[in-house]
Formats: sequence, structure tokens, C-alpha cells
Amino acid sequence: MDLSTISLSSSLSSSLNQLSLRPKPASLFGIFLRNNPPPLFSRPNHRPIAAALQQSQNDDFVLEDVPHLTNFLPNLPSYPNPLHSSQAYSIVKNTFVSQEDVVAQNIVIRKDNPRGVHFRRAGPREKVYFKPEEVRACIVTCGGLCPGINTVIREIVCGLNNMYGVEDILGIEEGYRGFYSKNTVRLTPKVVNDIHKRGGTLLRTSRGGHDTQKIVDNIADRGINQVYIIGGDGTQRGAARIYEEVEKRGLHVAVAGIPKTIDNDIAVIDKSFGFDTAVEEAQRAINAAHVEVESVENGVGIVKLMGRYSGFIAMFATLASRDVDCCLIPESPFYLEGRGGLYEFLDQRLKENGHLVIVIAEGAGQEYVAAEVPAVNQKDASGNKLLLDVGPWLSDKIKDHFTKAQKMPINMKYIDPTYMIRAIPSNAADNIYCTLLAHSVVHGAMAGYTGFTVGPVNSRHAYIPISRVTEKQKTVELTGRMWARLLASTNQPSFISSDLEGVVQGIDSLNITSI
Ligand SMILES: Nc1ncnc2c1ncn2[C@@H]1O[C@H](COP(=O)(O)OP(=O)(O)O)[C@@H](O)[C@H]1O
Ligand SMILES: O=P(O)(O)OC[C@H]1O[C@](O)(COP(=O)(O)O)[C@@H](O)[C@@H]1O
Ligand SMILES: [Mg+2]
Repeated sequence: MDLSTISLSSSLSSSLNQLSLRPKPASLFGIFLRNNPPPLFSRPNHRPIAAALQQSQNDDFVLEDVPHLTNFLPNLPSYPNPLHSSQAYSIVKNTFVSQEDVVAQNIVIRKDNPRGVHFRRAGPREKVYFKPEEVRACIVTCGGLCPGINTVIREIVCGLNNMYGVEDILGIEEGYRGFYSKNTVRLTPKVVNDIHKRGGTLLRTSRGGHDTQKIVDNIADRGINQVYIIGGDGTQRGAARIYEEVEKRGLHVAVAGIPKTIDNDIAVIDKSFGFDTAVEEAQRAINAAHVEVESVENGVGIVKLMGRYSGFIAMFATLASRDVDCCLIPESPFYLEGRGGLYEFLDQRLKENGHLVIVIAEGAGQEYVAAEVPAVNQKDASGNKLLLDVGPWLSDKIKDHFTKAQKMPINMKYIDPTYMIRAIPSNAADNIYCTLLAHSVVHGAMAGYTGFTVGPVNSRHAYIPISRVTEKQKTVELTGRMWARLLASTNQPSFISSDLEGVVQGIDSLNITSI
């Protein structure tokens, strides 16, 4: 790392990790907080999508801003926001979000701490950079499923139509490749009216198939000028490529991302939509396992949940359920044999209670499975590593341990509800969350922001540079309080021997977001 890139004082310990990784901004001092025109600043062109990092005269205040169409189309005309005359917004006291409103990334700070990183607050702006009758928007969904995708689609369509009077909205089918290999579908409030009650995505989805040139050719050929991209980290990387190409070609096209992943592994934002629904559904599986094992002699239940690299679903479902004896996640390496190991703990719990329930995230224990199950390193169409199935492996191990080593027959119930959890419609809380995301992204695109993604940061919706949500995945911080709460709740071993502690601290220091 080039130490000259460290732009803030060394006292910024909590944010140093993040900020030190970014290039020092070009001289942008004092530009922030200028009122009009809204987001004008010179973005260093050597940084493709990365946020133009602005600093106020106080060295400790940082705005990580998102690009605006006027950065590369300086003469773009603006218009009064149609919400001025909207029935819904007519009596709202502050209809428009001020250009000076920002959302702080860290809200717990000490008196003498620097103010740290901020993002632009999401919401409608006084001026828009599109005439509603000239908008041709499109929506695409990519990557794995997640509860709530249909609600986001619905609310983008209804938001564009009801708030801004936009009528020309196209659905791109089957992910990125749909731009160049499928016809589009027309989306109207009527077409999407009921889709929030269904799981999956009305537009279907796919992995792989991102071809930036072909996609942008297609956007230009079809006369699309607003692109709404719903998807996870891979999708957002693809959205960044599209934005860069659009900027290179100087097109009047806003590119906006809505982060989606059931794993909740997207950095910066509080949580991803569908996550609450997933946790709720995961509890039903845990409950079923608990009922089963409670009703038999020496019942051992194992529930496998999603979570490639992040054990959030497993951790939250375990905390919520209280029926789980042990939760295993990818971030926390565990071991089977010996003092402090899994077997020792399970022996003791089974003796005490006559039954036990284990929750395991699919990404946990991969190194063990790989050592025993011959497998080539396979990837999916997007290049994501395909995981080995840890659930059956763990079931066999535990069965062997009890029947062979302990001479104690057990009743094993193994439940894999992973795809069931992903395929359901979103619950009420997620539906409301999806609506806010959709409205935020529509306001942002209409206001001329581009190359951005949306999401709540400390409960307030913000416009976030795409690079900030793709540079690192959010993982459970083993040295954080939430994991401690889980350990305190299950009373399971931490699997951290003293010689491993340093390693864990080291791993954690690389994470940018902790829960
Ligand atoms: N680095 C990348 N650049 C461009 N497109 C990408 C990149 N990574 C993934 N994609 C595209 O994003 C889409 C979804 O990615 P994937 O990793 O499968 O799901 P998710 O977006 O949910 O993480 C795929 O069409 C894939 O081709
Ligand atoms: O849908 P597939 O290709 O079987 O992928 C399953 C994987 O998708 C996930 O749901 C994550 O999906 P995303 O990468 O699209 O967010 C993982 O939890 C799971 O390992
Ligand atoms: Mg992903």
C-alpha cells in the first residue's frame, strides 16, 4: 500500500483501514457544500468509478460522493422536479432533500474523533435532469434469488410512474445477457401490480453473460436513458462497468444499482433486503429440527443455511430461535476433535438435554470437506466458487462419532431448507424496505446521479459509490459484540485457542463493516 494515500490524520483509527486504501483526492477542498449546481466537482479520471472523495476545509470531514451526469455532460439542462405538483408530496414540509444533507457512516464517535466518512442523503431533489416524457427506463435482475426482488421491481415501476409520470419502462429478461439476447417486456403499474406477493423475479435472472460493450450498445440502440440494476456484489461490479462505458461514450444515461443478496454480505449498508424474511423462514426450519429431535431419543438435528462467505443468516436465525446448541459459520474456523472441539461440546449437550440442534452456514468447514471429498475447483457462470456440501459431510461425521466412537446410537435429522428460504415472497418489513430502496433509486436517477447504489446507512438512506459496496464483502466480525452475543446465547465453544486469537484479530481488521 502506498502510504502517501493516507489522507487523514492518524487519529482516525476507526476509519483508517478504509480511508487509507483510497487514493488521495485531487485538490477538492472547499467544493463540498456549494449549493448550485448540485453535485459539480471534478472527478479524477484515473479512478474509474471510485467515489470522488471530497474533503471540506476541516480535514476530518469526508464526503464520498457519487458521480453526476453533469460531470461528463456539463451542459445538460435541468427541470423543476414534478413532485412540486404531486398530490402525495404537496403537503410534505420538506419535500426535497438539501444538497447539503449527508449521512454519517459512523454514528458512534468520541468527542475528539474526526467526523469521518459521509454519503449523500437519498431522496428527491429540487431539480431533475430528465423530462419525464423523455425517460425510457429499464430494469434488470441478476445473480441468485432473494425475497423482495419483485417488490423492488414493482416499486421502481410504480414510483417512476406515480411520482414522476414516467410511462416508458422496459424489463430486461434473464439478467445481463438479456440486454443483447432477449426482447424486452413492457412494465406498467398494472403488469407489476401483484408481483410483490410472489417469490423469485418476474424478470428472471442469470449468472454470467456480462458483456459491457454489447450491453451498452443495446442501451444506446434501444434509447434507454435510465438503467436500474438489481443484484449482488457481482452485479454491482457489472453496473460499474456499464456506468464507466456510458461515461466514456458520453451518453445521457443514468446507471443505478439496488444491492441484493440473501447472504447480507454487502458492505456499508445496514442490511440487504430479503434478509429479515430469510431469517424468519430459517427459524421455521430450525423449529422443525428442534421438534423432531426433542421427540426422539438422542435426537441430533442439523440445519444448513445459506451464507457463502458470511454467516449472517445462521447467526441471526440462531440468535432469534434460542433452540440452537451450536452455530457454525464460515468466518469462525472450528475443529472436531480434542479439548474445546465440536465433539466434546456435543457429547456434553446430548448428555445434558437428550437432544441437540446444530446450524451450519453452507460456507463453513469447506476446508474439511475438500480434504475428504475429491472435487475439482468448480465455478459458476459468474466465476463464483461452487461450494462443497458441508451439511451431509457434518451429518456423517457426527453420526460416526456417536455410533462408532461413543457407542451411542443417535437419531439424526438433517434439514436443508436453503432454496426454500430464498424462494419465498418478502415479509412486511422487507416489503417496506424494498419500497424505500426503489423510491430512493428513482429519485437519484431522476436527479441525474449515476454510477451509484442505494441503501440505508445507520437507518438513513444514502447514495453510495458502487465501488464502496464491491471492494469488500461484509462478514461477521468475530471480535464484534454480535458474535459474542451469539456465543453467550448458545454457550458453545468459540473454537479459538489462544494461538489462533492473533490470527482472528488480523482477519477482523480487514473487515470494513462489523455487526
Ligand atoms: N467483475 C465483474 N464485472 C462485470 N460483471 C460481473 C462481474 N462479476 C459478476 N458480474 C456479472 O454480474 C452478474 C451476477 O453476478 P453473480 O456473482 O452471479 O451474482 P451477485 O450479483 O448476486 O453477486 C452476472 O451476470 C455476472 O456476469
Ligand atoms: O443460485 P445458485 O447459483 O445455486 O447459488 C447459490 C448461492 O447463491 C447465494 O444465495 C448467494 O447469491 P448471490 O451471490 O446472488 O447473492 C448463496 O447463498 C448460495 O451459495
Ligand atoms: Mg455475489
